[in-house]
Amino acid sequence: MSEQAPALKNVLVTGGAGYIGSHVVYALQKTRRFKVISIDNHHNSHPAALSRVSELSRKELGPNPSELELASTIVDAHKCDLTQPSQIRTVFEKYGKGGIWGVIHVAAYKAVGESTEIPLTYYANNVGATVSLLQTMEEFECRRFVYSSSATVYGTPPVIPIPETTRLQADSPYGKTKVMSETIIDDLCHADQRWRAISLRYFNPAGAHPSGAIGEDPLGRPGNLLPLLAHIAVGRVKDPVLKVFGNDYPTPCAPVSSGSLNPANKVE
Ligand SMILES: O=c1ccn([C@@H]2O[C@H](COP(=O)(O)OP(=O)(O)O[C@H]3O[C@H](CO)[C@@H](O)[C@H](O)[C@H]3O)[C@@H](O)[C@H]2O)c(=O)[nH]1
Repeated sequence: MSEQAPALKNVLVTGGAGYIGSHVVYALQKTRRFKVISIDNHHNSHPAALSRVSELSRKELGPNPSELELASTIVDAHKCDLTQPSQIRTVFEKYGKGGIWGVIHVAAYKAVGESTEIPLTYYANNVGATVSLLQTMEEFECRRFVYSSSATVYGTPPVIPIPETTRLQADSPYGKTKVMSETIIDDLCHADQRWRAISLRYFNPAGAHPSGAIGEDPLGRPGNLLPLLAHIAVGRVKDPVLKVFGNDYPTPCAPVSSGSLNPANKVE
C-alpha cells in the first residue's frame, strides 16, 4: 500500500447479514472507501449472505486492484447479541477509541404481529440494544449514526403520500420501538452537538441485486408480503395462503438507492 493512500474508514453495520443490511454492506463496499464490520446474531439471516456480498464486490473490482480496494471487500463479521453490552464492547475494543468511524444500525426484530405477542423481546432487542450501542459508541468516541427506522412510525397516517412532518403514532409495539429509538437518538443529538445522526424511515423495501446473489431471504415463514409471495412461488411455504385485504391501496414507489444508504452522504 502506498504511503499516500488514504486508509479505509471502519463502518459498523448491525444486522449486516439481513436484507437491508447486506445491501448496505454492498453499497459501502462499492465506494471502496470503507471497511465494513458486521454484527449479527443471525436470528433472521444466513451468515453466507456476507460472503456473497464480498464475492460480488470482488468480482466488480477492475483488473489489478490495489491492496486497499481488495481490503474494502472483506467484512469483519461478528456473531453477537446486541442485548449483551459486553459483546458490543468486545467489537469496539478491537478497534479502540476513534477506531470505528460510524455505525449504521439496521438490526432489529420487525414482525408487527409477533411484536404484539412478545413485546418485551421487541423492546429489549430494538430499544434496549439501541441504547447499549449508543452508550458504547459514546465511550469509544464514535458519534456518527444512521438508524434504520420504518414508515410504521406514522401508524395509520391521516394523508397519503405521508409528509415527513406527520405526527408519529405507531400502532404496534414494533412501531413504538422505532418511535422510541428515534426519540432517544433525537434527544442525544440535542444534548451533545458532536453527535451526527439520521433516522431513515423505509416503507416496504423490495427487490434484489440483479445477480440474484443477495436479496430478501428470511428464515421461517416470511412476515412481509414480497418474500412471502416469492417463497410461495418456489414452494417453500407449507401453508401457501396469501390473504389480499383490498385492491385500492395507492402504493407509492421510490428507489432505496445506494446513495441514500451511504452514511458519508448522510452524517458527514
Ligand atoms: O436482535 C437482533 C435482531 C435482528 N438481528 C439481525 O438483524 C438483521 C435484520 O434483517 P432482516 O430481518 O432481513 O430485516 P430487514 O428487512 O433488513 O429490516 C430492516 O428494515 C426495517 C424497516 O423496513 C427496520 O425496521 C429494521 O430495523 C431492519 O431490521 C437480521 O440479519 C437479523 O439476524 C440481530 O442481529 N439482532
